[in-house]
Amino acid sequence: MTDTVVPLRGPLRLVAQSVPLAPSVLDDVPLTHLLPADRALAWVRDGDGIVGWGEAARIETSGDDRFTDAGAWWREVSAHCVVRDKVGVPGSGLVAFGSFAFADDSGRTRGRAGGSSVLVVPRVVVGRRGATTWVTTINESALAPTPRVAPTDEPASPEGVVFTDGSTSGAQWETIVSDAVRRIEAGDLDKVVLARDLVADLAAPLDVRAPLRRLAAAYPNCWTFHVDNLFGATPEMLVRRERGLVTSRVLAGTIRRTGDDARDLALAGSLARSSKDLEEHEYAVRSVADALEPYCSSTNVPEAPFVLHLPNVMHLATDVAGVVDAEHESATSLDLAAALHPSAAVGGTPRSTALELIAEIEHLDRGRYAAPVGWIDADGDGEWGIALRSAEYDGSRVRLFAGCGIVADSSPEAELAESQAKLVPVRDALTG
Ligand SMILES: C=C(O[C@@H]1C=C(C(=O)O)C=C[C@H]1O)C(=O)O
Repeated sequence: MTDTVVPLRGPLRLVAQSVPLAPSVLDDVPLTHLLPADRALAWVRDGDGIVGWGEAARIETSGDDRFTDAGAWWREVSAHCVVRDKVGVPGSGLVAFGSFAFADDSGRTRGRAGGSSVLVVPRVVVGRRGATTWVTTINESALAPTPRVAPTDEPASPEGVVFTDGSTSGAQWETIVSDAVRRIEAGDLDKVVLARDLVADLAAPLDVRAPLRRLAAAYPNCWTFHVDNLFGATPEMLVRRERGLVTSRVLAGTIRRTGDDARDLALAGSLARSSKDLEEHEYAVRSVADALEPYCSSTNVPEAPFVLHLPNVMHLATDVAGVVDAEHESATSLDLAAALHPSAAVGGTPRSTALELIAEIEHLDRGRYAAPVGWIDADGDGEWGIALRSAEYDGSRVRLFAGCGIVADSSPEAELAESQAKLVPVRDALTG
């Protein structure tokens, strides 16, 4: 079921132009500092990335066809777009930012008009990749003048933030985790990822640029994003496609940081040896490698994970890589994201049993949490992260999400503490 918000009177004919900017023009200003308050879009990591604003076109989709409908629309829009790209890097030229619902039936209960998955083509994009900075303008029918790009005013920080339980209390969630452990012990499944939410009420509507700036500064090795009221800083890359090379960063297995470097180092060592975490991790890596293999002539799956250090937690991490084979050359980054979602890092193993269990016991509409968020260009290249360490907002109400992989050895109390640690990035970004 597809609901096209910009009606297509015949094919939509966009004109996109990318021009390089002299590095001195922005003088190392973070990309998030360029965003206007209205319709801001962001995908940044360690200073690089793309930000956008305005809207040249959009599509909203829902249901089990949400990826294929959006993908077909994007092929059509790309095919009819005149692109003048004087930069020539992934992310220059025509791009769309996107965010998808976790579940086939998600969004229906949230009362949003249209679907809950979206691709947005901005009017202006500013990108940075190493020493290259560029600006793209996208317009209907005719070339738009290149705007002057400059830092915007400091956004207002959220005030009067009050946190309350989301759909379950911490204690109720521990009971849900115990139920899942029992199902795993009974042999119904190997792993399930269970999530919970936390509500933040603010004194005034959120200016998302404030938490975005904080997240990008505090979590430089995560991808800080904002698409249509979903924002966060995720450490997990579901899939990146760049000229035939596919990469994915798989995370699963977590330990909280203590703030004491020597202790954290020892904890990192114990994480790398923990059979519970290694087992949980292996399921996640397998699910990604198995889903990528049909598209690739070769894949590289490292034998052992490394430990990814974030300010709040450490994760077991594996970078999987593959080369797209000739038969699947036309598979876009979005096609690949659709094939991979939901990986066992956010669903479980076996996938269908885990998804059924989530629907039965989690008591949460995940919305777009834990689902693909990112961008795609006219060649189909792009990056789709998993929307973790994230929140959705509507005016002054923000819903934060966090989840944990549950296996036979999981303890409900430890999982609750882990979920709290995973809420820290957005919590801190709201409270400063
Ligand atoms: C589900 C989340 O994180 C996922 C679960 C992890 C785990 O259980 O160890 C680790 C990283 C993510 O793949 C989340 O942050 O909400």
